[in-house]
Amino acid sequence: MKPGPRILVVDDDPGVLKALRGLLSDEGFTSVEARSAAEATRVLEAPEGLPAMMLLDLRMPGETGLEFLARLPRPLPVPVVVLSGEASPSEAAQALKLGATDFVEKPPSPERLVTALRNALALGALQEERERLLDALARPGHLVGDSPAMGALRQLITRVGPSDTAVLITGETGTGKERVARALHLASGRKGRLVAVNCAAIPATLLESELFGHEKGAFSGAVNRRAGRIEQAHGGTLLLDEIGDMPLELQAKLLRVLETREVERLGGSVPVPVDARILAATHQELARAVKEGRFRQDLFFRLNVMPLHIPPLRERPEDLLPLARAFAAEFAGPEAPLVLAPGAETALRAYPWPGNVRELRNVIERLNLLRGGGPLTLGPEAVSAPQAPATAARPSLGEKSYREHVEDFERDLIRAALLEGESIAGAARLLQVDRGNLYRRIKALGLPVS
Ligand SMILES: Nc1ncnc2c1ncn2[C@@H]1O[C@H](COP(=O)(O)OP(=O)(O)OP(=O)(O)O)[C@@H](O)[C@H]1O
Repeated sequence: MKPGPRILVVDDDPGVLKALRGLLSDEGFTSVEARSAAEATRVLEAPEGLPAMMLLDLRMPGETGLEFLARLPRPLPVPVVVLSGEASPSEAAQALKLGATDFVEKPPSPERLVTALRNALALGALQEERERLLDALARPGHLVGDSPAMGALRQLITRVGPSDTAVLITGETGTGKERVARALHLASGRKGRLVAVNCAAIPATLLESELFGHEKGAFSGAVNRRAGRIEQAHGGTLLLDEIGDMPLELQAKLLRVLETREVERLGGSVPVPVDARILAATHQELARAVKEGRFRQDLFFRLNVMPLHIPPLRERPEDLLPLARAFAAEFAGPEAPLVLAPGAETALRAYPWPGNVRELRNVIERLNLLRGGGPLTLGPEAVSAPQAPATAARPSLGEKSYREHVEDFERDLIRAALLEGESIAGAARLLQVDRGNLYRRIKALGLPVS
């Protein structure tokens, strides 16, 4: 039989140790004993590794339980349940403040003790899970999520990562296209960098020299020669983000680079060979853009060798909680794991998440800012139905600042333009503004791009 969780019992009283030994073994736990804080320290530092948790007496000769608790590293290496002979509320409160999970009076009733131990163990497991998630999130390119779609995506990345094939990553805004690109780059094992170019964020007039580079004097302002982003990706990966927004004339030039594997700087005459893995990403339906003459069919075929679609978050509800927990771990740190209020999960599932994973991340970040010192509680009110566009009615004054009113108006205006213009480039034309500036406003206002 597998030995049960190992519990370190710290008490100077041999009678108590004996009684607890019997009780713990009846409940399927293994115990390891220490008669003083010094002995307990040796157990915690022993090569066998940490016990699953610690049951600590507060009143001991020499270093007391509270003093011992106070000098342990933070966060506590194991969950701690405190035992005390005389019930002392102030000591209990102090122990809890020092990070103990629970407080049980001596002599403990077996049920009360077992409940306290089981709760502490469950909390320990949660903390471990939190660390695992945080670790996963910190690893660039790692994809959090338990949905079948995420599983399939991870498999596909492992399979196509090491090849040189072009991959077209599609998905609504905020679904994780850039993160997937990073994962593909890491899986490729290519030594060079991942160079990302956002074709929607860079003004069309600058995009060409940004991508292809230029020789000194190629145009006014080209004071020095400069390698373009394509060249910078030599030996690595080039991610062409928002490729659907690339102007047609540049599409032709890009196609030539893909076919010849050479790039010619603006104003240059000698082609430079480049070995870069090409990834492209878009929230647009490129096949439709091809039909409408906005995107070259030959380039589409060239990029779409391996299509990789990331479904919107609303179609993979299994990912909601793992992602929310991972973001909570990222923003709130160890002291505030995510607590789900009643109805929260249903609300998360019912909400359409137009901004996808990015929006969920923003929700958790906002909750963390508002939580003060308390837990990070996610309630159903954190996600509300998308706001109806403002009507011409007089706005109610007083609740919002001038800036917030203006931003609300801007959001409605940009939403309407995106709807009618169908892309950032289209919306920028309608609003007669620069595409790059519009893109930056969209991001700053937290609007979905699709
Ligand atoms: N599966 C995931 N696991 C962990 N983090 C994720 C995951 N998917 C997305 N994210 C995070 O969500 C945010 C948005 O993702 P990303 O920027 O990759 O989306 P995108 O599809 O490229 O968006 P856009 O189309 O607007 O450029 C990022 O902070 C990213 O790290």
